[in-house]
Parts: sequence; structure tokens; C-alpha cells
Amino acid sequence: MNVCLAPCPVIFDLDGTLIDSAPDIHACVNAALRSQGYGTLSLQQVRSFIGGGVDILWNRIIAATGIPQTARRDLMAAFMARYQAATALTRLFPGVEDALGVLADRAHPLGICTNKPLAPTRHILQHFGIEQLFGDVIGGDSLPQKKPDPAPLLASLANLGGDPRQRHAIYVGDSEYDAECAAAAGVPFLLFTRGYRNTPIRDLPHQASFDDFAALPALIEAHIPA
Ligand SMILES: O=C(O)COP(=O)(O)O
Ligand SMILES: [Mg+2]
Repeated sequence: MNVCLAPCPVIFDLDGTLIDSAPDIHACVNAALRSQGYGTLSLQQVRSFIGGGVDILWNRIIAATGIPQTARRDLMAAFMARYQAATALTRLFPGVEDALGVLADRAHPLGICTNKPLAPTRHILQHFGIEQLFGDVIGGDSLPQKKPDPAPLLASLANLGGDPRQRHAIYVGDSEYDAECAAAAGVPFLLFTRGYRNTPIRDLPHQASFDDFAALPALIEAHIPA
């Protein structure tokens, strides 16, 4: 185990990592589709479209359904009106609260770096009563760049008091976007395997993977960069 004098920042992805939000995103997508007279999609389909933020979500829906591009603006407006405060079907993954508590007790600065827009991100963190644990929250519309661009993760690191040139942090996420972002940023990446990944684990760059948040605090201590 590496010894780390100042506990290093630990930055988390949100959808598919801390929260199982696909059921709410699916419900918002289908409500928007219905409101404009279109057929609905399965949970599995919508889950496979999550990770790149709302623009990519709707690119994928439009590509899969053949809905005309001209319908996009009204569909996205109908979706966003519901998405801002959609929490009814969302759950924290088991063990998340305890793991965050352990890391906070160990004085790791904690951050969120998500492609979900900032307003629904803040809303859901408040809903679960965990917002105060995070010293920095970056959403998909916080910067011009989104993951897999490394800029949001490096901004998060800097906002948490780290030196972005030293890459002294750990990123925890579930998807291709997260793995690629962390690799581009040069930050160690821990992959949660119960999220919304579409790629086999072995094909994603990562330092370690886990399927149970009870294992995360020890995994973090073992992967703190020297
Ligand atoms: O909302 C999305 O598409 C992705 O969100 P995430 O970056 O928290 O996984
Ligand atoms: Mg995710």
C-alpha cells in the first residue's frame, strides 16, 4: 500500500456508479416520446444509451428509432422538463452511503464528475442527503467539454485542491466514457461493474474493478498514486 500524507481526492461518476438512475431516465424518455406521439423504448435499450450525457442519449434514441431530427427539440424539451427532478425510481447502489462515509472520515476530498447536467445532478444528491459530502460537483454542462475529454476530471481535481499536473487522485466510474477520460487525464481508474457499461471489463482501461461498495475503501487505499 502506498502511504499518502494528504489523503488524495476521490472523484465519482454518478449515473450507474453511485446511483441506479436508469429507471428514472427510462421513464422520462418514454414520457417525452409519448407526449409527442411516438412509441416507447425498453429499459435495457435506454440503459445502453446512458453515459455521454443528454445530447448523446437523444442522438442514440433518434438513431435507434428513426424519429425525424425535426422532432428532436420538442422531445428534448419534454424530456428535460421531467428529468430536472426525477428521483422516484432512482436508488443509491447498495453500500454507497457507508463507503462515502468511510472515505469522508479518512479526510479524502470527494468530488462528482458526471456527464449528467448540473441541475438534475444537484437535485438527486440533495434528494439522497449526500450533497454535503462533495467538495466539488461538475456536471455535463459545467464546462464546454464532457467526458471522455479529460478536462472535467482535471477541473474537478483542481477544484478539490489537487495539482492537475500531478494526477494525484482516483476516479471511480462505470462506463467507457469514464475509463477513457481517466486514461486521458492520467488518473487511476476504478471500474464499478454493476453500472451501464456496454463493453467487456477486460476491454476498458482500469486499475481495478469492483462490484460491491463495501470493497471500495480498501481498493482506494491500495491504488492511491505514489
Ligand atoms: O447522464 C449520463 O448520460 C451519464 O452520466 P454519468 O456521467 O454520471 O454516468
Ligand atoms: Mg456513469
